[in-house]
Amino acid sequence: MTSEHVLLTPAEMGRADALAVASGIQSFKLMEAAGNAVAELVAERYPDGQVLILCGPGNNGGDGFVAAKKLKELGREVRVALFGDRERLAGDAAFFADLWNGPIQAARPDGLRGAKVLVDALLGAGLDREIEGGLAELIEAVNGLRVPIVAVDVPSGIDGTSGQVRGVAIKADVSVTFFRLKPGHLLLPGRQQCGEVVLAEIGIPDSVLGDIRPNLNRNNPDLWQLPRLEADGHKFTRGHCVVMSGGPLQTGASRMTATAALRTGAGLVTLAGAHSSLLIQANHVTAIMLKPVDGAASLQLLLHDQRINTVVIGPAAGLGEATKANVLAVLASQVATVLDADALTSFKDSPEALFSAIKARPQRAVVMTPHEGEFERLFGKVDGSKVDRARSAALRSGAIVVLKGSDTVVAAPDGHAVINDNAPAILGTAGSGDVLAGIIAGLLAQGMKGFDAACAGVWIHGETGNLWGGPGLIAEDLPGLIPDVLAELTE
Ligand SMILES: NC(=O)C1=CN([C@@H]2O[C@H](COP(=O)(O)OP(=O)(O)OC[C@H]3O[C@@H](n4cnc5c(N)ncnc54)[C@H](OP(=O)(O)O)[C@@H]3O)[C@@H](O)[C@H]2O)[C@@H](O)CC1
Ligand SMILES: [K+]
Repeated sequence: MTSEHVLLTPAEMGRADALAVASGIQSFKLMEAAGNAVAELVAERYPDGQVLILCGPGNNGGDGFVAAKKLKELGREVRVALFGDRERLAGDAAFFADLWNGPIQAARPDGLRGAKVLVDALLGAGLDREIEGGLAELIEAVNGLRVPIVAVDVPSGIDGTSGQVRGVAIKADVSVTFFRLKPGHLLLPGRQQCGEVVLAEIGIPDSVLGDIRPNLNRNNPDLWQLPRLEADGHKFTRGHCVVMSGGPLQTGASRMTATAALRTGAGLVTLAGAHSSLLIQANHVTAIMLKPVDGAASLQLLLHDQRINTVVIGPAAGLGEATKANVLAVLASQVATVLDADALTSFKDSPEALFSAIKARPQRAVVMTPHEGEFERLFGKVDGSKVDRARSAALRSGAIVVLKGSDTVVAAPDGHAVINDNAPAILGTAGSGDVLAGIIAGLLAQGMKGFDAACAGVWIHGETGNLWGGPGLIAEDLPGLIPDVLAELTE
């Protein structure tokens, strides 16, 4: 596995920097490479007119001074404005400020006019509190200009760990970051503030990652391998997935789940539920089988069939005791399980009962797929970034947690996590989550491990939305797009 999709928190990036320096690389060389990368991007993308570089009091500002020098050498008209005292600059930032042989203005809202492009080198990884006062006014004035903005590392005001806006933040067109992306480039709202994110190499060797041992990645097909179709395989070797049906007037959600599981490659898919529900399902499905199940005891009996290896429960399953009993019946067996929607909310008053049932069989994969509302009902208010919250939920529950959104995070109890950023906004449509649950289940049925199936499922789901492309998408369209995505991935 390559390490190019690794994400480093600002704290881990600080370690990468320190390890590189400890290995003999001079720190000012890193800053020089960082600033030069910014200058080169500005020169290439915005070749004309005056460049205004706003420098802050730390090393982010130091990168700005390097960029200023380089752009001037390239023949550009450059203006530098500093927020903070020149005398308080220290270390490499002070060194490069000394090498800047032009004037340094005070960075003020009324001194911004005249530039054709603006470089935001105010704050980067060192942001550690809300932005207020004069700096907040400056950032608001910058955002009010109609001038392209290139952010150094992250847009000032964006927390590189959480992607949160700390009071106020620059809205950039391009952000140039160094060595590896940071979570804040992908988590919302940070991702929207960054514009395009460009990664620059600055001379930190990949070997430092061996010491840092990061466990967060940007979701990508390099991270997992889809199940292969074996020549001697048959439907049972590709798994049998059972999807619990909703009531007679709520059958659609589970049907989309079941269709998605089948399209993803599960060998057999069965919708199980009350006879009255299955009569409705029977009007709609052909390749999907139907199996009457009348309560938790009869579900448990069904699961004695050893060929059934995966169950999805939750999509329009109904809230309350019946769903709780069904979930516990499933978790009492060995099958891989996807818990979605009502299966999660039904445990809002007794989450520990759910978590101990999951933890009772740690070898079997359980994936839960809450959106923010379902997450909060089950886990309460959890502090920290979206990655922190998904991780702590995974640890507490023993499940792989897929915390959904435009920046879906998948986390495992051991702390491994990914941030997914391929999902277009059109995927936020009724029933989309039911399809996701089915894709993940289809992968589990074929023997993928829980974390991999969840990551791959989230990716495939995002790509179906991208394949659709424009407006008008409804969730029923998604399962039919899965084969094309799978074909692309297995090319
Ligand atoms: N690591 C690497 O490998 C490399 C890192 N590089 C670069 O270094 C950057 C990180 O530099 P950094 O650590 O000096 O932090 P930085 O973002 O400049 O800010 C620190 C200053 O901001 C201030 N301050 C903080 N919050 C504030 C607030 N809300 N409102 C107001 N002020 C606030 C704080 O001031 P104080 O707390 O003292 O008042 C402190 O002085 C990184 O983003 C990248 O660009 C590259 O050169 C390549 C190699
Ligand atoms: K910045």
